[in-house]
Amino acid sequence: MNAVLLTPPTQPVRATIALASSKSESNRALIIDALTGFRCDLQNLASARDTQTMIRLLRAEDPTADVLDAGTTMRFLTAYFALTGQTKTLTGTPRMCERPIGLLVDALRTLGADVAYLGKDGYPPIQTRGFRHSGVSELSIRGDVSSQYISALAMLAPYLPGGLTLHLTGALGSVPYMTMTLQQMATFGVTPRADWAAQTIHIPAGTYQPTTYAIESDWSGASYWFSVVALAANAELELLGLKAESLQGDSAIVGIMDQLGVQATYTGKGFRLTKKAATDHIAVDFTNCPDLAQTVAVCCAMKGIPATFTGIESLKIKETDRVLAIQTELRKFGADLVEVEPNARYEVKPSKQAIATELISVDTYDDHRMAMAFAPIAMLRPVVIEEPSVVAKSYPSFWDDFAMIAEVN
Ligand SMILES: O=C(O)C1=C[C@@H](OP(=O)(O)O)[C@@H](O)[C@H](O)C1
Ligand SMILES: C=C(OP(=O)(O)O)C(=O)O
Repeated sequence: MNAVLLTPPTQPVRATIALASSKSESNRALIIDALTGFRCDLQNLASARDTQTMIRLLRAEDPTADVLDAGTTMRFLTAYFALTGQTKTLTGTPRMCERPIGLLVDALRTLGADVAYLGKDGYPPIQTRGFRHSGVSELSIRGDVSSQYISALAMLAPYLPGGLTLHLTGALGSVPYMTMTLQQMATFGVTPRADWAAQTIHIPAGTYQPTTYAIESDWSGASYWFSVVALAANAELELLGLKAESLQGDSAIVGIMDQLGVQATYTGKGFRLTKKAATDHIAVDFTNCPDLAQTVAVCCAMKGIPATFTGIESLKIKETDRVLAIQTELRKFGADLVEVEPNARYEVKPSKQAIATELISVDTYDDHRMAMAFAPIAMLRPVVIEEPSVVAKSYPSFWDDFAMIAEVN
């Protein structure tokens, strides 16, 4: 399938969506499970390719681990193979080999891991070649590039003699992903202590206990359905498997979409989304929920609500340069994401065009979130999404679910 044509619904939008489960929670649980010798009972693991890749690579005998385009899989497995002393080559897609890993490798080397770069310094492919504890039990690492390095170190740290104290430097990003890690660790029997004001995390030495653990549905995946409700003339959706109190920072979509005209009500089984009045301008800081930026940018642009975005710098080192990708694709609709303060503040300029008649085709840049963020435009006008299979990274059944509310050809 090279492209899909999405056609607006002719009926009110009504559906119950069994959301994909969280790849972030799954990939953490899988690393912890591996450290117990695979003795946990993990329920509702994600069908996401990133998680299926993690499952396969944790048990594979192969000397090479190809993570494809999965960032958490690359970062978590690097720490896992390095600190458990395994010899493994870690590689991925060409884009993965442009996503930085130097801060994590530096930290692992400080702890005593032998890690070599096989290509460009600071980037995959890399090889882990053994571990002899250096005796270091306290280190500093920047917290403003990717929280995944810190989650990776934290999950392995209980197995270091003396544990580990991490001092995070710079302005912290993606903090909820770190707290998700620490809370999952606690569920499996090792409780870290974080002092966020001091930017310090202390992880005691210990061992994870085999535990039964059920993964929640994915709030990042849920965000596209919020956007559907915001953009549709008449919509009511039930999203299953979301908790009222989530570990996932992307549950912030509830508060953001409340301003964009979506009422989310907890049902006991998930959330019911209904329409309400929207505000006429929003300001969102995505520092703690970077994966929501594309959803919200497209929704504001197409709903005609100008928005101020901050905290989107980390988007440039994800599956693609997401800032550039959003700008390029929004411009096709007469909208834009304008950088008003270099690397700091952006404005979403909504489409001024009345619904243009020509059929617009959205490029997706090997990025699942580009495909899913632009799909809700189909609530307003027909739209073509190129390379729709990119959704498999986090939400393989996305198009089957979308077919319940619009025509997908
Ligand atoms: O730890 C995680 O599960 C993730 C952390 C975030 O990355 P950064 O910490 O690099 O922002 C997020 O964008 C990614 O989709 C998943
Ligand atoms: C950035 C993402 O994932 P990762 O960094 O794990 O590849 C994402 O899913 O949007």
